Amino acid sequence: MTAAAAAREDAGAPVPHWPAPYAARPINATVTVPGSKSLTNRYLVLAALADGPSRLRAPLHSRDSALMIDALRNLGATITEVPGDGAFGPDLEVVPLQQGRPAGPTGGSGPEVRIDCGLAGTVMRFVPPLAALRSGASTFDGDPHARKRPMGTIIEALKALGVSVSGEDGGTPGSLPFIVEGTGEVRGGHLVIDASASSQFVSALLLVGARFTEGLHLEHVGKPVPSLDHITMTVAVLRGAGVVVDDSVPNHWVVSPGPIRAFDQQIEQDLSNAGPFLAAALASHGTVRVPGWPAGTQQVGDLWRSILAQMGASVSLEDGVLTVTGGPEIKGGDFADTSELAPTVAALCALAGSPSRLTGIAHLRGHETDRLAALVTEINRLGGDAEETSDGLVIRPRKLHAGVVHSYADHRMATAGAILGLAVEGVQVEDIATTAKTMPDFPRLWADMLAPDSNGVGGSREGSTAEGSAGAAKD
Ligand SMILES: O=C(O)C1=C[C@@H](OP(=O)(O)O)[C@@H](O)[C@H](O)C1
Ligand SMILES: C=C(OP(=O)(O)O)C(=O)O
Repeated sequence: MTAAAAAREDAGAPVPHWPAPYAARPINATVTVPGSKSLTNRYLVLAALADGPSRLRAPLHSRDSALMIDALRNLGATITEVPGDGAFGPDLEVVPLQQGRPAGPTGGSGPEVRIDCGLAGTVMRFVPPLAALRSGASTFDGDPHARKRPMGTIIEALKALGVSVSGEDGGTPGSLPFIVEGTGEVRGGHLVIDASASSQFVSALLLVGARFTEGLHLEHVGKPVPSLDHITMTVAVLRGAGVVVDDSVPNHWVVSPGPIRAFDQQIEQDLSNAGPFLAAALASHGTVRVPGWPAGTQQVGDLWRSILAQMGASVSLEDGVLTVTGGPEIKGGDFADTSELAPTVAALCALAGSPSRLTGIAHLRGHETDRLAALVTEINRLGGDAEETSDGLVIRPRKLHAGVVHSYADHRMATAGAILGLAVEGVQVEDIATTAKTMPDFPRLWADMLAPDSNGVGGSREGSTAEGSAGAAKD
């Protein structure tokens, strides 16, 4: 449950479930979604470490980006909202923090700062190495479930780099909360980690590696690193800011010491978050178009083009518009390494006419919730047939019925419930507000997508709340 929902429940007013709109007819809509969480939070970190002021154009404004902004401000960066052209909020100007200096104007060790990570993996993994470059103590904590997310690799990595990390009781922590005691510089050099629980451990260290005195030679040892696309994105973003990164040897990344160039960067829309809208084309046997699809991107969401085609949709990318038209039936199949796309894929598999196997996603047990357990529980709660395997899910066709889909404070569980509701009448989603983690506008964008279009092709039984739409347009 989100903090806002919890606060309302504490106040005695239970939050009503969200009646997921049922698509009585094929959807026909054009949808633009807000900026990428992964790109926004990477560029914010880089801007905080850069050699001058930077600008992020059309960034994401959501709980995860707000947490990142607050964290970087607490560490001494100045971040200002300035008017921009984005449909979902202002641009951001970032004046970097001064490495080695405390947040305040005094010399010596800076005041203790507290960093709220919420449930944001990017904040809890990317910010501690940055706090190590500041002089002073930074205490990290987050939502109740954040304390269960894997953090040991970052804690051990910082300690191996000579940074003091302790629990609030003075002992050695294995997870949040913990205190990073920075001295203002980190020597760097060769560092061996096990990043099999999250790619974010690698990204976190690479993002700051150029500011270590000797740079960083990061080596992964252990089971394969998941979500490799996100590391490719980190390397690309770093190179764009003039950082020299050698990733030519598998499981080794060498970041040369040097400046991070200030930048003026347009943020791509979030292709992972475009997923539920594209999935709606399959669930309703209609058509959804997403304009502004990047021609070349490191976002894992670009995989929608192949995944949805494999599921029987016709998919085309012309003049930057991705058009997805659902076939008469959703096809199940084998889907490997779908990373953060998996909850959306699983929702479609639960609506498919043939069995599916999702593999390479064991690490989803450490995401916002244990996503494998949550997906099995919620699909089966609606009468489906889903089963956990050691590294994923098996989902077999079975007719679903009405019911409540629980969100577990997980934005992608909530949007998975919305997809199921398009095809199954009477689905309700508990705590739809949790989508604010990466897409505060989700309920409005979803309603806009479903509103009857001008030629009467699309529409839903819920009717339209399409007024004032910034991101969804009907044809
Ligand atoms: O670096 C990033 O921006 C992300 C990396 C991935 O984490 P994992 O490697 O833990 O899956 C992904 O699932 C997450 O949503 C965002
Ligand atoms: C795993 C996810 O988020 P986080 O950045 O919190 O790890 C996600 O958005 O699917």
